[in-house]
Amino acid sequence: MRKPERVMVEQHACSTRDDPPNASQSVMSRVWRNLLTSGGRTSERSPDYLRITLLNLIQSAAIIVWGTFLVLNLVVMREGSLGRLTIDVAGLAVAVGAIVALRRGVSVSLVSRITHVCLFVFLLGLAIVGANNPLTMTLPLIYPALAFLLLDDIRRGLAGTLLMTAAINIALSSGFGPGLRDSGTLLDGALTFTLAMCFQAAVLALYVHHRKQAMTRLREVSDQLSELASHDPLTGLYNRRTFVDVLERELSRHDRDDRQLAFLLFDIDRFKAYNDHYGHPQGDELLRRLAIAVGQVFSRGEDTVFRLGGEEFGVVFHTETPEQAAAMADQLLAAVEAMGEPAPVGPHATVSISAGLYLVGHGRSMTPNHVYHQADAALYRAKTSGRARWLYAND
Ligand SMILES: Nc1nc2c(ncn2[C@@H]2O[C@H](COP(=O)(O)OP(=O)(O)OP(=O)(O)O)[C@@H](O)[C@H]2O)c(=O)[nH]1
Repeated sequence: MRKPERVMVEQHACSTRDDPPNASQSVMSRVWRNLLTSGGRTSERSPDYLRITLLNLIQSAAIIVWGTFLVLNLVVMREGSLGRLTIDVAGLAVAVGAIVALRRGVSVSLVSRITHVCLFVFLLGLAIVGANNPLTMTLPLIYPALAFLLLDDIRRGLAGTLLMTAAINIALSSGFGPGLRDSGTLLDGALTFTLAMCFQAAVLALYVHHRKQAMTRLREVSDQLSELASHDPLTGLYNRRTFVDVLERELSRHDRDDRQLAFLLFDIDRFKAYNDHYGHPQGDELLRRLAIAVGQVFSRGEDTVFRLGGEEFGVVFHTETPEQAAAMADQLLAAVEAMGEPAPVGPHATVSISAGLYLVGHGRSMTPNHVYHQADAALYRAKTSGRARWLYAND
């Protein structure tokens, strides 16, 4: 139901400048949409859309409130003091000015701040000139909500609110303005102050609660996103994107490290035949079990295991000597054999892997791409020379 309405708002936002108005739209609906979009200056996709819309609505309400005050005081009751009338007119002018400024493209933050400060001054002025009738006295109650919306900043909104209620109540209780010296006024002031403070405390408590919830949820979603971006969902291993980052980082600091940096690239032999024989879900299960077996062989903190795609895996690891790196490759092949997974075809009884081992030499700058391709060429030779083995990569 909402979607067509949104489309209309956007269409109108675009059409306000160039196209003739659509005759089928009622005048009121055109005025309304025009107001929400600041005369086509903002669309729903704009990040400021919500604040601009709120500001426009609040200022429209302010025009009605200040206008009503003005008419009541000037025409109906005929008792408005000069100070009171000045505040009404100024309030009206600021509200109109804010809407015009937004339509002219003035930044929403600037308009928010100016109207916020003006509201503070006007409310203080109302307390001082003694216009603290019941309607005026309710304004501090809605003030915190306005402050939060206008400023888009809880701390400044709250500080402003506290400052304002304190200033108004000092003005009231000191009997600073005319008509403020009777006990009824003081009682009204104290009541307003108490209610305003309770309201602010409730708003703040709600805000803190929701903000905490939102932050927790945000952290969870962000953790999930980074997990998805860096890991393979089937095996839980790091993915190809992370592989490039990790290898790049290791290559960049390799020369400052006496140890041997090694990259082992391997894949399952005749995996297509395995899938065809046992089915794809069983193939997935084999990939998961293989990932666990690899993790058990390369289990030191600095060893990083990746699923690079399909049935292709890689390990970036450090050893003290080249011989130790070779021993690790031997161990991996033995661990896969020990899984005892029956091979459906080929000369071997159990599923095997083939691998290429690249040892990164010191004193040479190298790219991850180079390392990968050298290991891949060795893997290819291992495949063509009978599988179930690993070979060194040439440099
Ligand atoms: N079950 C499963 N199979 C996959 C997945 N990703 C790739 N494969 C399969 O892995 C197989 C790889 O086949 P090939 O590239 O021909 O390699 P191979 O059959 O292992 O042959 P060699 O590597 O030469 O020993 C294809 O049949 C793919 O469908 C996966 O996530 N799950």
